[in-house]
Amino acid sequence: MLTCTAVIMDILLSLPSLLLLFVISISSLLLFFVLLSQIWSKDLSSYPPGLEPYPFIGHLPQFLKNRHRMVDWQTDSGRFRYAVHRFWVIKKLFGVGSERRLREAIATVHNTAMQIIRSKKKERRASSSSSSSSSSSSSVPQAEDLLSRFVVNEDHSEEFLRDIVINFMLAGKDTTSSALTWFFWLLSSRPEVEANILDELRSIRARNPTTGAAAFDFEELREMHYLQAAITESMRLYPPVPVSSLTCLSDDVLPDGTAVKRGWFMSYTSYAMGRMEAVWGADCEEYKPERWLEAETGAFRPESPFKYPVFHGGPRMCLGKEMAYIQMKSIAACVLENFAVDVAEKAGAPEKMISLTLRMKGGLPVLFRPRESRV
Ligand code: HEM
Repeated sequence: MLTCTAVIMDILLSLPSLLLLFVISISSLLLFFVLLSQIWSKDLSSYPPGLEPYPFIGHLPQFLKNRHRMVDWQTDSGRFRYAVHRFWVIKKLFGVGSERRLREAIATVHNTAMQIIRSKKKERRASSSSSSSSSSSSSVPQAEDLLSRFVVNEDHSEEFLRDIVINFMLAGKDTTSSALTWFFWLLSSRPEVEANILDELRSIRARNPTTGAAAFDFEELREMHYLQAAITESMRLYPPVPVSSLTCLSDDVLPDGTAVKRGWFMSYTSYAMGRMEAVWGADCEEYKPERWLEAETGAFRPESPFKYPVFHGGPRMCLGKEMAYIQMKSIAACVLENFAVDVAEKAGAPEKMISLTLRMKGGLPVLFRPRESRV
């Protein structure tokens, strides 16, 4: 009896030590994984988008071999790539590492978006009061741009408007700027493509001499088949959204017979698809706008979005595709008509930087030389 009481006393006395031991073990385990994930986020540079080795335990040897070539997976879609599934939840709980940086970054983006909305609302109030004092007609000012059209609707919450602004910035601005940067870089080493674009602009101007120095209008932009082909071909090699990731809603079978299960996380890489011989033929690595043109008429010939998934395919395809082409053609035509664009540093291909969009590390330094006579 005495022995039994002593054992129970022993256990009770050692409970705090057991608890301490337990806490130390759990903390060490957490620390180990935090360190592991931090180590994996270091020293990461360019690697073909979508082809970077994922840092799962089973890939450790591959990781050790390629660690200097990996993209900074912690700053883009890092949450999907932890060695321990959902480990980011713990980091978020403690507000450490990449999750702390993410929280700060989100706050910065939200503040910027809110500033844009408040200034748009202020602008609207000012123009509303000036129009009501200067005119007897008490009409609400016309919504002249896309954001104004959302702001005029009083039912939209600030959060809704904030998400609209972020959507415009992310979906609309970063994509087109990425596309144009790679386009101008490719053009810098292909004078014959530039000459063809200039010829096209010249013939459009010749058909509509009255437009003179004005920016090209919508109809004229539609007539630019060669420019459309040159930009499309550039996005084949450098797609602004290089990797797209989705979750399966239900069990399915892919066209090639691969079975996928509900909840599976899937990615496809437009970057890799754009460079596959099986998809584009033996000249897949070449920049050839002509592959997008009808041989006889020179008219632009689009491809199936499932072959060219740069704007995604199916029901969730990019809603801004046409708008993106108008923007890009308008900017490219206007710049090329007035300036020769010289890339400042031509040594080798620029380094790729992957975030949600495919960026060029350090941007593209260029020199603009005004053309002696416009095209
Ligand atoms: C070169 C320019 C652009 C490219 C390459 C591009 C590409 C894409 C891609 C790949 C997606 C699908 C993303 C996914 O679900 O995985 C997408 C969606 C979307 N894009 Fe674009 N985009 C471009 C420009 C624009 C512009 C200018 C706008 C509008 C301002 C826009 C608005 C959207 C919207 C609203 C969606 C979501 C559609 C939905 O989920 O139903 N995009 N885009």
